[in-house]
Amino acid sequence: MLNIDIKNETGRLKSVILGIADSFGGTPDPEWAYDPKSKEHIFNGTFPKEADLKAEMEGFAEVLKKHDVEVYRPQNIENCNQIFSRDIGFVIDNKFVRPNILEKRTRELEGIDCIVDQIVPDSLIEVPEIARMEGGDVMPWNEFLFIGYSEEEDFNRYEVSRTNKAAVDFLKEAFPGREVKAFELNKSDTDPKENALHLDCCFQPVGDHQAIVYKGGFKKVEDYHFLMDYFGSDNVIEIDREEMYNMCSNVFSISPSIVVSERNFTRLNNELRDRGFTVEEIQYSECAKMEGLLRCSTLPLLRL
Ligand SMILES: NC(=[NH2+])NCCC[C@H](N)C(=O)O
Repeated sequence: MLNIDIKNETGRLKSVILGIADSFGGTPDPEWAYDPKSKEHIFNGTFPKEADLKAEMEGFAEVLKKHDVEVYRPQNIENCNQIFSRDIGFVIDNKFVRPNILEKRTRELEGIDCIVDQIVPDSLIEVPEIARMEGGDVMPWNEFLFIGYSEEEDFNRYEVSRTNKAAVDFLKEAFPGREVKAFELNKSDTDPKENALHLDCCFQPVGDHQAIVYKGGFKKVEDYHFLMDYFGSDNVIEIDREEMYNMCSNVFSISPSIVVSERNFTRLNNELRDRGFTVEEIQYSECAKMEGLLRCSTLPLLRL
């Protein structure tokens, strides 16, 4: 049986599911793309190629293995983009949540059945139909559970709104020991620079008590202030709109001191090194064209 336990975003990673780019379906029709950055690259003729995506993901897998992380991969489904494993399931404490995700992405779920089948059934949490959520919006952080979501009006309006109020309510009940802090996010189906697709596209904790934050991703300025107060402004690396667009908040922690990052994030990577982090730089800019990056590509199963 698989041992699962996740208390936060940065504890020493022992095992993880990493997505795959095999048979990812090539350039989709614009109506089939479900985020504005993918659409932008479809229209510009710059949508990524399978071979490049695979090379980037193998580079990521190698870094994880170098740090003794056990890496599981989904089973390949023909013509299905299975890169962003983060959203299709998530672990909180010793529970694995099987979420209700965007309809266009549901084929991805069966790709990880072979892994989820190895978890004791008692640890699986099924979610009621009305609660919609994706793992990119859900972050256990010690006593907290941070959630990015949209209220009904936005949720019904935007394809990029993936987590609703019912999900927040459900997770509160399912994890009564955690203090749930839910943040409404700014959404746009047409402009990737105005869109915080998931919480991890505008915020992520790093280290023991630091974070990367993009103020413009939060619909309510109080939520930004809450995070600045909670982490302390000296402990926050603020990123700008362009850095958010490049997915700078979507790095990935192997431990409180080791962060995997994109090699072109010069300012961020220097800032992290100045703060004492070891930064494992890899090339991931082709995956970034589909509005996801390193955190989005992973589904951590066990952190110590
Ligand atoms: N956790 C994340 N931020 N995932 C990114 C997923 C990107 C993917 N194109 C989508 O729209 O669903």
